Amino acid sequence: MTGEIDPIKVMKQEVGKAAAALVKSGTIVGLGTGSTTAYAIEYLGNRLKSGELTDIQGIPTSFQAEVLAKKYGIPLTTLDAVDHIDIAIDGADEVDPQKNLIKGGGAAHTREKVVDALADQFIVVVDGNKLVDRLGSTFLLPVEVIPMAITPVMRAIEKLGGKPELRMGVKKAGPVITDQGNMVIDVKFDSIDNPAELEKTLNNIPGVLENGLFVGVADKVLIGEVKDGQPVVREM
Ligand SMILES: O=C(CO)[C@H](O)[C@H](O)COP(=O)(O)O
Repeated sequence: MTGEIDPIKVMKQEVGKAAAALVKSGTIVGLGTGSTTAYAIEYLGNRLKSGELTDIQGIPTSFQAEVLAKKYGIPLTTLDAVDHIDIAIDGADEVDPQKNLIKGGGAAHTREKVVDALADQFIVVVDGNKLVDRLGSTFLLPVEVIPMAITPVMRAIEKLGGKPELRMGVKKAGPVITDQGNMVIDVKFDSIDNPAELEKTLNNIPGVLENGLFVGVADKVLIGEVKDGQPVVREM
């Protein structure tokens, strides 16, 4: 233990806290997945505990979000029980200047897209390292595929110019299995010139459930940064 401050952790904490502060009492809240959103869920729980926030219901985007919501005392509901989502908070792996995203680093992009797209306001929480000029420049594009279609989907992606690789588990032999029981292919594209078109093209391949391109979904992007040794949160 050196006791040194981890700047990435601080950026994630601060941006998570800033997003959680935007949630109002009596609202339905989409709870995203990942290490940044985990801080937002924790702070939402703190606000509930202190009585500053009351009567919210969370809709989790993953098993991870569900476990965290229960840990921090956030009541949960389902999409069958509500007719809208007021606000969703979720992380991203890349954000371009048009607020288009690549998500799915946690293999949760299918449920995330359902919840984030339904929300009246979708707030993205990222640290400054996630900003890119062009999607696909630092992160492979995740594609969730039903297991029996893995081989033909990989071939179809190669024909589109992508280099697909099956995502393998860590501390688990074999592939990553999503919350829906599917697999994830991570795809390297040399250049994603038209994210909206690629999003549709990939989802049109039989066997593909959903890909990690989120085009025109984000309403607000909050960015955590460290300036002059101090954590700051700014809006894109
Ligand atoms: O899309 C996601 C999970 O599928 C996450 O939101 C994304 O991977 C960002 O995670 P983190 O905040 O841990 O960097």
